[in-house]
This record gives sequence, C-alpha cells and structure tokens, in this order.
Amino acid sequence: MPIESPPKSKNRSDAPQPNPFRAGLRRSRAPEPATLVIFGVTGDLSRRKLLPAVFGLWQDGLLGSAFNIVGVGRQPMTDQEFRDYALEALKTSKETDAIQEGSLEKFRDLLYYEYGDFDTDEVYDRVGTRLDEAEEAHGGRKNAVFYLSTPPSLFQPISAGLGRLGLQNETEGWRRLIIEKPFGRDLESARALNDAIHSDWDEEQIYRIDHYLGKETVQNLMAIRFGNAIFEPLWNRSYVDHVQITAAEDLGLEGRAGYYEEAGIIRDMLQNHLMQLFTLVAMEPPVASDANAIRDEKVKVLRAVKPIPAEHVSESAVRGQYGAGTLYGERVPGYREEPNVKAESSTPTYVAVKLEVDNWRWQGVPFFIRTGKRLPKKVTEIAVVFKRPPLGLFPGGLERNVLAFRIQPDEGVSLKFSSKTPGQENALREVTMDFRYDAFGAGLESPYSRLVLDAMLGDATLFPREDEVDHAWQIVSGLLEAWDGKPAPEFPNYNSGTWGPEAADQLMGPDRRWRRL
Ligand SMILES: NC(=O)C1=CN([C@@H]2O[C@H](COP(=O)(O)OP(=O)(O)OC[C@H]3O[C@@H](n4cnc5c(N)ncnc54)[C@H](OP(=O)(O)O)[C@@H]3O)[C@@H](O)[C@H]2O)C=CC1
Ligand SMILES: O=C1O[C@H](COP(=O)(O)O)[C@@H](O)[C@H](O)[C@H]1O
Repeated sequence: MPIESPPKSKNRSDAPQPNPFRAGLRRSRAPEPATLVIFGVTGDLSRRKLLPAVFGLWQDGLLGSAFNIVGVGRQPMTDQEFRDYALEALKTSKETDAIQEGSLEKFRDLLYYEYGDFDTDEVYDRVGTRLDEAEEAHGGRKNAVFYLSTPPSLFQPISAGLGRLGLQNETEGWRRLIIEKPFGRDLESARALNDAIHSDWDEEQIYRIDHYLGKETVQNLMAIRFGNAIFEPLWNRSYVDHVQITAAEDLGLEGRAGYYEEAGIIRDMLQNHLMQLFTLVAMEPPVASDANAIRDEKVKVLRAVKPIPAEHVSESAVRGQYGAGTLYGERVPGYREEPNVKAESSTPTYVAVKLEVDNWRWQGVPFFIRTGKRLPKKVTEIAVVFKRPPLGLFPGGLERNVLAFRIQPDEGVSLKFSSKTPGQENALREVTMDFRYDAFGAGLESPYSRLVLDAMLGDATLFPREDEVDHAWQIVSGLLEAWDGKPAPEFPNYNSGTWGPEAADQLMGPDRRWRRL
C-alpha cells in the first residue's frame, strides 16, 4: 500500500498538537519531514522501548509536520498486520506515555512494513520505494533515518545493502544511520565495522546510539559541572580522593542467553555505558557545546587512561558470575542454571575495574567502576568522593564529603557532608543535601525519545564518535584478552542478591570502600 499524503497544511487538524510543557522542556525546533525506517522492528528493543518512545514524541507534536515509519523485519506481514502489531506493542509496553484519545488511531496510519532477507537487494529496493512514495507528503524531500535495531551481526550487511541501493545518498534529502550497541565485539572487529560502514556512509551520517547518554541525569552531569562555579574548582586531584561509578542491576539474563553468552558484562555494559559515564565525569570543559567539541574532550580523557595489559588485569579488575540466591525474598537461579547457558560457562556477569588517568587533573585519583547483574537492587550512581579535611578539630571522625549523581532510580544529586549535631557537644555527624528531579514536576522522558529526536534534528552530541568507541575498546582490550573464553574455576563467585565478589572490595585498597547504595 503506498504511503498516503496527509493534507499539506502544517497545522493540519488531525496532527497532534504540541504539549507546551514537554515541548518546552525538549526542543524549540521541529525536525524536517522524514521517514524513520526501523530494521528489526519485531524485536524486543523496538517493541518495548523504541516504538513507545517515537509514539510519545509524535503524540507531543515534536516530530514536525509530516512523519511516517517503515518497519522492516524478516517475518512476512502486511501493513495492516504490522499496524495491529505496533499498536499492541504500544498498549502493552510500560514505557508508553499516557495515550490521548484518538492518538493511537492516527498514529496507526503512519505505519508501514517491509520484510525480506537482509542479505539480498529486494528489501532495500522496497524501502527505497517507500521513501519515494513519501516524497509528496514530505514536501518534496526524501529525508530518512535508518535505525538498525537488529543483532550486531546485521549492522554491516544492512548498512552495505542500503549503500548498494544508494539509499545513503543525500541528493534528495538527508540520510542518517542509527546503529545500536554493541558496536563490534572487540577493538579489531569494531575497526573493521567502522571501515565497512564508512565505505558507504560518512561519519557525519552515523549515529552510534548509547541509550545511557539519552538519560536526563547523565546529561545533567555536564550541566552541573560546567553550569555552576562551585564544583569545577574542586574537580581535580587536589580535592578528589576517588570516583565510584556503579551500575547495579537486579535483573538476571531475562532469556537473552544467545546474546549474553557471546557478550558478557564487558561488552554489554562496561565498554559502552560505563565508559560514557566515566568520560562525562573526567573530561575537561569543552571549548563549545557542539558535538565535536564535546566528543573531542571525551576522546582526550579516554586516551589518558592508563592501559591495563592482560598480564596485569588481576591487579586492576575483578570478574564475577552470579550463583543462585535470594532477591526480594524469592529464590533465583544461578547464571549457569539459566536457559541455554553452558554448564561451565565462563561468561562474566559482574566486573569491577580500577582506572587511572594519566593527565594533569586526575593524576593519582583512581576511578572505581563496577557493574553487575543480580545485585540487590537496580541503581546507577556516580559518586565523587572528596579528600578528608586536613585536621580533626571536632569529635566525630573525619569523613569524606561525597557528591553523588543518582542516574536512576530516584534521579537527583546529593551532597554528603558533616554537620554539628544539636546540643552542647561540638560533635559532627554526616548529613545529606538532596536535589530530586521530581522537583521539576515533570516525568523524565525515555532516553530513546531524546536520542531519536536528536538524530532527526541532526544533533550528534549525544552519540559516541568513531574514535570514542575505538578508545573505549582499547581500554577494555586487556580484560577481554585475559578473560575471554578462559576457564573460570572461581565461578560462580557471588550469590544473587549480594553486591558481587569479595575480591571487588579488595580492589579499593584498605582505606576506601564501595558505597552502600
Ligand atoms: N533489548 C534491549 O533492551 C536492548 C537492546 N539493545 C540492542 O538493540 C539491538 C536489538 O536488540 P533486541 O531487540 O533485544 O534483539 P531481538 O533479538 O529481540 O530482535 C532483533 C530484531 O532483528 C531481527 N533478526 C534477528 N536475527 C535476524 C536475522 N538473522 N535476519 C533478519 N532479522 C533478524 C529480529 O527478527 P525476529 O523478530 O523475526 O526474530 C528482530 O526483528 C541489539 O543490537 C541489542 O544489543 C541495546 C540496548 C537494550
Ligand atoms: O544496554 C543494556 O542496558 C540494560 C540496562 O539499561 P538500563 O537503562 O535499564 O539501566 C541492560 O540490562 C542490558 O543488559 C544491556 O544490553
């Protein structure tokens, strides 16, 4: 079925009207008319997060005057069947915004579907035809964002297939490629993938997505660092003792053995999400707030990280795999008991690593990073732990002040410091000053809405550049070399519902400990 032309007026009455509050929070600019082509539209990510995020943007009137979606999969479906599928996904996903009356029915009309074998040309040809059909409705433009929400093994074939048919060509409208993570499975394959994609696509057209960068509180890190005068003077080796970055998950494998047995925690979380959090805490102020200025600083700090060679990994990193245990009062199985996991699997589900940064600002300040599955709770936090005061004038100990960025849940920022307790004694006790995001009175948007909208606006600030991804792989290469495919006789070495292997505590040294979250 060809894509139908909506009425030409910009303010056509059936188009959703902007929600002034959320629109004000987000963008004053609307994207040009465009088609969003989602490869892998029948997958988990698309169903649970991507389609709801795009629907939310559209419902809030943030996708401009004309917009449509072409879902692409390998399963045969008609447009009508796909529309039913997508609406069902929207109704069942926890991520879908409150649905306004009549919205779903109007959104439904924007959805189209193509299917086929991603190794042959026909499917790309039909996608090209869909863009041609949208041209009139899109004011004579054929702008398109191609979102690769597929297993990573398909990133190269799809980008090449689009390239063979010339769909990356920008003569009749802009063309952008969003690529999901993980980008490669090691340094070598990431470089090969970059080279392969660059044979058809310019770097400016490529948006490597890391959904952590779309999280409001992650963006707030830069805002707080560089939007206030009081923090930056303290943000260095003279005042900071160490930094802790934690991404703890209570979830286990969630039926993803096929992917996770190949990936493990280093590829799944450390190389991308955690490295991105690290760069935002450690980078120098950018010379401007544009994409390349920010990415230049991120690359600089990644380059300054002291390499961890495979033979020294045991001094700087700890791996773990969860065994059975109790979470929220319920027994849960160990990783090796999960469906489709090998009996002797050496796939790590936990990693803690100490990074040292060889630059002027951070010399001697360790960054401790940990992430794991089946930990006691879901919490992501960055804590900047300051040095102790030089002299203990008051009873109550010399505690370290902590500035903690709570990425999720209970998003906010808190400062822990010592205060006099009431009464005659001049004794000190730790107290906390808290900022909670809910003070703004607006729900936080899905990271995918922010990032899809940015890609449609051509703003690459929140998307890691080729050299960032490359350096992040370099940092974890020693860990992969030391651990990948090697037997792990110590596994399982932490019980589900605990904070990971004991060895991770020793990584901190005698005078520091992981924060209790
Ligand atoms: N799920 C999540 O929460 C997250 C996912 N990601 C990333 O997003 C991407 C997609 O993940 P996810 O949705 O979970 O993956 P799924 O495996 O659920 O779905 C992937 C999609 O690709 C299709 N597909 C799979 N294999 C082939 C093939 N050989 N040929 C053609 N199509 C194929 C699937 O089709 P079919 O439906 O027919 O199987 C489906 O449409 C991955 O890169 C993942 O790392 C990133 C962050 C979070
Ligand atoms: O990319 C991934 O991220 C999720 C965690 O994301 P969050 O936004 O819920 O913190 C993780 O569970 C998954 O394994 C990984 O692929």
